This record gives sequence, C-alpha cells and structure tokens, in this order.
Amino acid sequence: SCEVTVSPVQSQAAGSLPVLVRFLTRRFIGEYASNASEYSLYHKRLSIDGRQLNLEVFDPCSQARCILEEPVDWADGFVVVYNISDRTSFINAKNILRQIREARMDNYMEVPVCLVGNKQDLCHARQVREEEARCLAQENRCHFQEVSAAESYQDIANLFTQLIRQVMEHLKYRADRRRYSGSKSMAKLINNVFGKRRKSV
Ligand SMILES: Nc1nc2c(ncn2[C@@H]2O[C@H](COP(=O)(O)OP(=O)(O)OP(=O)(O)O)[C@@H](O)[C@H]2O)c(=O)[nH]1
Repeated sequence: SCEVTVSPVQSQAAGSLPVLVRFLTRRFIGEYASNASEYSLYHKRLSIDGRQLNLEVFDPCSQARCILEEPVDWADGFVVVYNISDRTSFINAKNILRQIREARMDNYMEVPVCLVGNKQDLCHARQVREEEARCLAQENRCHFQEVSAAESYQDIANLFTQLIRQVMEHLKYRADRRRYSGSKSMAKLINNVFGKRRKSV
C-alpha cells in the first residue's frame, strides 16, 4: 500500500472541480452549491497495476484563489487545468507551471505535472490552440491532454492514472537515490573505520 498525493490547480473558471469529480465519481456535476467548495481535500482508494493506493487530492482554489505555496511543498504531482475557450485561464495555467518549476528547481524534486485543457466540447469557441498548449507542456516537461469533463470520463481517468503511475515511479526513484546515497556514506564510514583500525594494528 502506498500514499499518493496529487493537487489539481485551477485557473479561471477552468472547471477543475468538475474534472476532479468526474475522476472520483465518474459523474459530471456542472454546478456546485457554494458551500461545496469548503471541502477541498478528497480521498480515493485505487488499485493501479495491482498496487493499492490511497489517493489524496487537494483543490487549493476552492479554498482560496490559487494559493500555490502549500501544494508546491507537499504534493507528489500536479494537474493544472485551464479552459480551452478562455485565453486568460491558459495564461494563468502558464504562470502556475512556472511557479511549480521554480519551486522544484532541483531535478530530483521535479514532480510529475499534467497540463489539462478542459471544455474540449466548446471547441467552436476555442481561444487556445492545441498545438500552443502542447508546446507549453513540452517547455515545462509535462504531459498534456485536452478533455471534456462534461462529455467524457475515460480521458480523465486515463490522465489521472498516467500521472499516478509517473508519481509512483518518481517516488521509487527518490527512495532508491536516498538508499544509494545512504549506502554510499555507510561504505565511506566503514572504510574510514577499517582504514583507521588497519593503521593502528
Ligand atoms: N461545456 C463545459 N462546461 C464545463 C466543463 N467542465 C466544467 N464546466 C462548467 O464550467 C463552469 C465552471 O465550473 P466550476 O465548478 O466553477 O469550475 P472551477 O474551475 O472549480 O471554478 P471556480 O468556481 O472558479 O472554483 C461550470 O458552469 C461547469 O458546469 C466542460 O467540460 N464543458
């Protein structure tokens, strides 16, 4: 069993909550009662590739508008959502990606991120080209996908599953590194101790 924490980060009316709820419940709920936004931490038990996971999802913007400091520190992965029919939301997403990158400058700390263009069903009113978003994702070394929370569950399920797989690999990589550097310093210590002993014999 393993704990995975993912944070969806919303920009302008991007529909991050509907995207998340689609993933958690398979249903599309378009409008929420205003007090629904008080509950911003969600849990789900999942099985991915035969592993049991406790997924924790934090939606920072339902609490306060896009406060990133906290999730940047503790999240194992990010879902940055913008609305393909709202250019401002894309610019917000760009800023959020930059903030995540800056906060995670150290390569080993770089966490998996997925840029999500929601409301694909509104492509007749599109303000952000898919290619432009793909370029932004490449620049930020993150995955990219367009979805419609209103129309489809499968794309959203796939993107969360893929992100969680990446997160698990990343966590394993970090744990291996820690173990390796631990065993290296242990080897150094043993070497020093034995070196000294040998000298004194
Ligand atoms: N057409 C369409 N509308 C969507 C989709 N996803 C969400 N919406 C609508 O977009 C609006 C914004 O959804 P919100 O629940 O406010 O999304 P949010 O990103 O959490 O936004 P805040 O209210 O600012 O926190 C709602 O009216 C939703 O019904 C989608 O895929 N397609």
